[in-house]
Amino acid sequence: MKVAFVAHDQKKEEMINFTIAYQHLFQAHELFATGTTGQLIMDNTSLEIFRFKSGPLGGDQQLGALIAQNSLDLLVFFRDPLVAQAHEPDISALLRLCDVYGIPVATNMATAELLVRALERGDFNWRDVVHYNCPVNVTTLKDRHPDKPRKIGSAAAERH
Ligand SMILES: O=C(CO)COP(=O)(O)O
Repeated sequence: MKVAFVAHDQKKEEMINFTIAYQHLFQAHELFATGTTGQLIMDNTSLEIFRFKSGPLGGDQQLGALIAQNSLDLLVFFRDPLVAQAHEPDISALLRLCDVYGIPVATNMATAELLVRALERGDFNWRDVVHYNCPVNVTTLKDRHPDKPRKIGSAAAERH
């Protein structure tokens, strides 16, 4: 399964402890994270993680794009409920996409542990059915307008 980790600054220690505790299990999966979270996990565990940009620089949006492409199965996002984040719209958008696509998401340690145990038991195998029925499918402009190829950036010009 494809699993992503994100933690706000006050929750990073919790995320490190969580991934140390369950690294034996996460080793069998494909892992992703926002920039700083991913670096800290790799520094403290033996896990290999694909790191996106830091959250405030677009990392949450990059994870959202994975979800929209049906390329993420579980999100563990230890967010800080006590500190306002400058990139709050990106955070809301990421969590919204989890609901749009029915992606299991844990925003605190208690839920994360339940989901990890479910992952270990094989309760996530239904995701394989989703992958089989809805393979990654990126719609391009050409797919939407097969008879009318467009040049990028020419839409405004075409109106005149
Ligand atoms: O801000 C974040 C998520 O919203 C996390 O980003 P970092 O992992 O780069 O600190």
